[in-house]
Amino acid sequence: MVRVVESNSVSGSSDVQLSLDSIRESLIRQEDTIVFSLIERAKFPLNKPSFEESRCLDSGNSSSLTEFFVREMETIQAKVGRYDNPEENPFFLDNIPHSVFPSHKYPQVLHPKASSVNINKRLWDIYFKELLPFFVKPGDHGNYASTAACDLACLQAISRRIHYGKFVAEVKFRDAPHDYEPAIRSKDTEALMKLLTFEKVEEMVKKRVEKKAETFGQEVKCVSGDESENYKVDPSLVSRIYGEWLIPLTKDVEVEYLLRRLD
Ligand SMILES: O=C(O)C(=O)C[C@]1(C(=O)O)C=C[C@@H](O)C=C1
Repeated sequence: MVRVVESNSVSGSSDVQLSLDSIRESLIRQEDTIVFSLIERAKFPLNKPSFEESRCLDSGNSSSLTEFFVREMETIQAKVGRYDNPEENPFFLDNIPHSVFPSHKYPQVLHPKASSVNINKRLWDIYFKELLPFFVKPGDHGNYASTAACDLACLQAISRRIHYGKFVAEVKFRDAPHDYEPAIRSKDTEALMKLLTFEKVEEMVKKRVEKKAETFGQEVKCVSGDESENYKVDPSLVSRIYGEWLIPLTKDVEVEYLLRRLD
């Protein structure tokens, strides 16, 4: 029998079961979206001018094509309520309009200060300067519109994952307030980092995303014979993307959130 697993999200349903297990299940499901988005982006070379050069024909606009595209997409997505969802955080805060439709009532799970935790500016810089050149081929083939669409998919999937750190931190705080409160009061970020770290879980995440990259990125053949493996993105790079950027950024969000948790 086939079991279809619903995409899960802790704040999407009205019946919120906040537990570390349910949050981790959501992070596991998000891995699929992230790995697919990286595979999609890797179809294209770096295409640096799309995000580095200001080539807008509108003289009053100095954005790169990618920045222009992300700003415009965020505006339309805000109008249909994307950023009413506490799981979503915009990259460009200055131009976020209100939803023009009745908004969904998301359960208040997080501390009200949660909305002030947004590290997307940092993510933007890391993504274009370090992460992208790490997993895509160098080169410029000029198809910037399709490249920008793939970059938006990667950025949004990664942003959602790292800002999920707010939910992870909330559940960890609720499970052990007496452990966390002294470190929060003394703003001891090192102690907070230690409390929230589970090295074995991190190792498992890195192994699992490598396996997912192998599975989702393999060439699917109908005829057996040529068994050589040719992956769309090197699976070990996906594991390193998690180890070097995604997990550390998630932990930074957890710390940022916890520091505001008693305000
Ligand atoms: O699962 C957790 O406890 C998390 O905080 C998430 C996460 C991760 O980013 O995957 C981050 C820190 C922990 O050390 C383990 C895993």
